[in-house]
Amino acid sequence: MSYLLEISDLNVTFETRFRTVPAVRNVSLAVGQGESVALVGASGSGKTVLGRSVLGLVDEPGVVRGSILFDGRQVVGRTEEELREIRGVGVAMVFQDALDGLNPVYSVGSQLSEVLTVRLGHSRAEAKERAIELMRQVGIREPESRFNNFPHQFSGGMRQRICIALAVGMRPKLLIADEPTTALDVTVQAGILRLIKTLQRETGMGLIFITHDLAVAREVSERMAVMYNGQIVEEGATEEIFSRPQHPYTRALLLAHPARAKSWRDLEPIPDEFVTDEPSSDNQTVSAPAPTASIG
Ligand SMILES: Nc1ncnc2c1ncn2[C@@H]1O[C@H](COP(=O)(O)OP(=O)(O)OP(=O)(O)O)[C@@H](O)[C@H]1O
Repeated sequence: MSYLLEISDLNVTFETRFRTVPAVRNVSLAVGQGESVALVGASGSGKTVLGRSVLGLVDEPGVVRGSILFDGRQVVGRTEEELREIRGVGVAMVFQDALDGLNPVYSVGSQLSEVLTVRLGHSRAEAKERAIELMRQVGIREPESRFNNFPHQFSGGMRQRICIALAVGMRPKLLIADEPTTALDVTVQAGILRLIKTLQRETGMGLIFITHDLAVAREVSERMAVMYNGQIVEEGATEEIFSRPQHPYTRALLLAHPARAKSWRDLEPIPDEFVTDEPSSDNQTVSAPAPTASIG
């Protein structure tokens, strides 16, 4: 069987003056057409770096070794120009923070239209029509009248919807969503998850959904890969992992998961050996990504 995405023996290492961080270690993962895979794990386990590797977006001083085949084309070791060409084949990414990715000085409609004219070669009139349709598709009411609004005139949840519209508007074969709902409140979160699933069903795109939240993973994925300390320690059908977790870290994660416990007294702390000693401030060394980047 040929996969849409085939990652084999991937290693990503950050070598700084003070230390070497092996962020992704010997990871192999395959995603089929139209399949949804959740990548779960604690903060610092390497989920984001793995997702960014697929788009050739690993920040300096990261070194990527191994193989990432997207639609049969090798991503690792490509120049920026070659990457742009590979990106044309169709991977889009939605990031956690929608604010940075939308340009504050352009209206939302013009940013959506720009993507459609530049990437898909639509005429201006076609792009406007399709941009309005996309805004409606992601649940923005009266999109015609909101077309000329600027990002600051939308709520956080709406901005994230617009980022999803930007990504999906490029008609990607694969969408990588990196904690797209973490910054949003719970009710908005549910709407965005439903939206991503609906768009996935409608467009038939593959989905990698990065999350530290097991309930979210269960909601969106058919298959789940659990990352711990840069490695995938368990992978399989989501329901199978929920009912029969094999790896001790997965079991610890599930036991610590509030939805499983009848009361807070049932919650088990994650054992010390599974708590990474990475200071969370390390993650701040990652330069803030644009909310949508694309191979597409
Ligand atoms: N540019 C960088 N320079 C140095 N180290 C980095 C860089 N980017 C990521 N790392 C390190 O790589 C490791 C994996 O980080 P990553 O952001 O992928 O984790 P994560 O599982 O996505 O965590 P979170 O859920 O908090 O986003 C961490 O130890 C992080 O500090």
